[in-house]
Amino acid sequence: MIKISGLTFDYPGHRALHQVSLEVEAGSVTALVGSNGAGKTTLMRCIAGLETPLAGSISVAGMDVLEQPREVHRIMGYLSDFYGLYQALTVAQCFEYAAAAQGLPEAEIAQAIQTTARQLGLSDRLQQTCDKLSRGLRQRVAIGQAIIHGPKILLLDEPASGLDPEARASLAGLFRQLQANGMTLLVSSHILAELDEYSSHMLALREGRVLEYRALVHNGSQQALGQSPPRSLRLMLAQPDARLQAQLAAEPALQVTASDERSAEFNFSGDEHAQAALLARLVGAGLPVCGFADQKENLQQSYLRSVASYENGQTSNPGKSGSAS
Ligand SMILES: Nc1ncnc2c1ncn2[C@@H]1O[C@H](COP(=O)(O)OP(=O)(O)OP(=O)(O)O)[C@@H](O)[C@H]1O
Repeated sequence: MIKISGLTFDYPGHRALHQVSLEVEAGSVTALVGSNGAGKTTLMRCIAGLETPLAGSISVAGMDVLEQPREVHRIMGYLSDFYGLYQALTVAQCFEYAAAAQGLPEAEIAQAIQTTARQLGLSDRLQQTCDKLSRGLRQRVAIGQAIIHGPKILLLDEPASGLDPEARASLAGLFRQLQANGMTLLVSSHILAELDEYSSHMLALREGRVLEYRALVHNGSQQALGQSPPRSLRLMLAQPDARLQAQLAAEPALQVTASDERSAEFNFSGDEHAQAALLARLVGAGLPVCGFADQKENLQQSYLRSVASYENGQTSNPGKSGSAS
């Protein structure tokens, strides 16, 4: 859906993006993460066709963003990190203006306003002017403006900033719903726990380079694109048992990462059937197993691990479709 090739972007005297190449799959939700100044906003602005790169190209749904910006904008919604709202307009007027500006047929605008207001919990605010809204409500209006034309691709730069916990939770629900309807989302945030709730992929940037782009597999493990890493498991016993470590040491497909007499964490390279057989052997050996489950690595852990491996000079770079370089 989004194809970026060799993207290099310079601000005067500063290179913000270095040779970024990336393919984002249709229907994915990509969490765009990275420290302050990593290049997240710059990358989004380039994808939205708002900046002209020094080198490289970006296509969205097969269209070059610089050659066909209007066509791209018809199918794209973009919420900038700093946005403005017309203070004197009501929420309904803001939505109407955004819908008309995006070329929505006039006959569809009233319905689109109602639908968008409902999605964002703004139905009872439609007649209120923006200067009377709290920061969080203004944020919701801005998100509404970005989605009112039903885009195929949505770029959101820090969309949850200023939202209360309830609004953040409903935003996560909205993103899941938009994805279920086939929308492709790219969302930046520094609150990784929040992104974790709805993201299918993680794109980590550092100093203008892609640190890592990976699919997040939410059934208990995360999988680097093009690789099949061992699953990380945790075993708990009902009471301490001195035989545990010897029993695990006898298993060739696992590598213990932490253990004591009552619990162990290990990487296991077998599939689910091999995992079931392993559990049967441990129980069969008389160990009082009371817990045996995948350890889910969350987005925060995954990101910090990417950063640590980068700093150790071992950048992970899968480099193919659904991949990055
Ligand atoms: N207008 C500008 N002129 C010069 N340098 C800029 C400009 N805008 C951004 N930069 C620099 O480009 C780099 C990338 O900035 P960018 O805003 O894309 O980072 P970011 O990852 O979005 O950061 P944050 O998390 O703080 O929002 C930073 O080093 C920043 O200082």
